[in-house]
Amino acid sequence: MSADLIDGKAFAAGLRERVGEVAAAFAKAAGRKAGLAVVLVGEDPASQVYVRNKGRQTIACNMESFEYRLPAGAQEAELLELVERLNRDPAVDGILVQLPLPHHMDELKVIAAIDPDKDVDGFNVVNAGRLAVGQPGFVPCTPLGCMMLLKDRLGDLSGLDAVVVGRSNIVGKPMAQLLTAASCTVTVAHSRTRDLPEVVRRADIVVAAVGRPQMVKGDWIKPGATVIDVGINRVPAAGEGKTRLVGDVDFDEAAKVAGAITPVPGGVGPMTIAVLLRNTIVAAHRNEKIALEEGSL
Ligand SMILES: NC(=O)C1=CN([C@@H]2O[C@H](COP(=O)(O)OP(=O)(O)OC[C@H]3O[C@@H](n4cnc5c(N)ncnc54)[C@H](OP(=O)(O)O)[C@@H]3O)[C@@H](O)[C@H]2O)C=CC1
Ligand SMILES: Nc1nc(=O)c2c([nH]1)NC[C@@H]1CN(c3ccc(C(=O)N[C@@H](CCC(=O)O)C(=O)O)cc3)C=[N+]21
Repeated sequence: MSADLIDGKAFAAGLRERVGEVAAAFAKAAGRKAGLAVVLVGEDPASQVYVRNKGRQTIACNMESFEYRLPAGAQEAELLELVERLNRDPAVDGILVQLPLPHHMDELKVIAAIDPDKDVDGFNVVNAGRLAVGQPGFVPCTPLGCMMLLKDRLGDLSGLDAVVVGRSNIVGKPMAQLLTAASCTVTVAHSRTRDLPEVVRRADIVVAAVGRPQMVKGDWIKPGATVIDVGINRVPAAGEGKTRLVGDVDFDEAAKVAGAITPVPGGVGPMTIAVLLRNTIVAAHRNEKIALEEGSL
């Protein structure tokens, strides 16, 4: 391996530390803690672990965690009612409805029901629109976390060639918008892209958000490029019933060529939760009309 490792886990820990300090000051000034509500529908084991982690980290950052669980068979109307109640609750600054939802629910409709000023995931169309036109709003946590890692590593990104593989509303698209806003020359690749290896070879910055284990190979990477691997794929591992996590990038190959690369686990994943907490404390300051010192996060 010749690439530098981009330690998302360590960066996320630092960010949580800063969020925790800001949240403690907020609690004093506002006379209450900032609050994050997380809604989980169904019993998916991975989502349960993930929601539990979020709750723990929220409390560790001096904020209040509210967890709501609905059975997999719950009606969409019941979920919409809960979201409305959380919209009105002054103790709740941020609302996250864990995705994916059961198939009988319309995700877009549920996300649209969240008050845009409590939408700390940044998935609501109002926030997507704000990002598209460059107005302040909430930016989806995963792409914002990737940007923090990139800026920390590279400083000014202007003029760099960036390739984003994947065009989902929650990762690929907002990622491309953030890179465009940072003055990169951005290419968005997807399942219909012709000669993906050749497209990726042009990139100074590669962001892989595909959901295909180890798809991006070492010989797709321009020597010295910065590689951000968003993929979280659980694959079978040696040993009966064992599994492990791998990214969308073939790490061992890519690390021989890249200048820097994020690992999976320990890269983008921990950043996502840390940014969620960051967005929540930002939301709390806006809701209480308390100024948040520039640069404190
Ligand atoms: N680290 C974190 O915090 C997070 C990680 N993730 C992970 O990131 C990955 C992507 O997530 P998400 O964006 O939600 O996924 P989606 O399934 O919504 O989108 C996947 C994208 O990849 C494209 N794609 C699929 N196959 C190929 C291919 N063979 N070649 C090129 N492009 C392809 C699709 O193209 P098309 O549009 O043409 O279908 C689509 O745009 C997953 O592994 C997910 O688990 C997601 C969220 C947070
Ligand atoms: N409304 C909503 N918002 C989300 O942000 C959201 C969601 N729904 N649904 C699921 C995806 C996925 N996602 C991850 C976040 C952190 C890790 C993470 O912390 N990963 C650790 C490893 C965790 C493990 O070991 O399983 C790591 O990469 O080091 C992973 C995945 C957020 N998502």
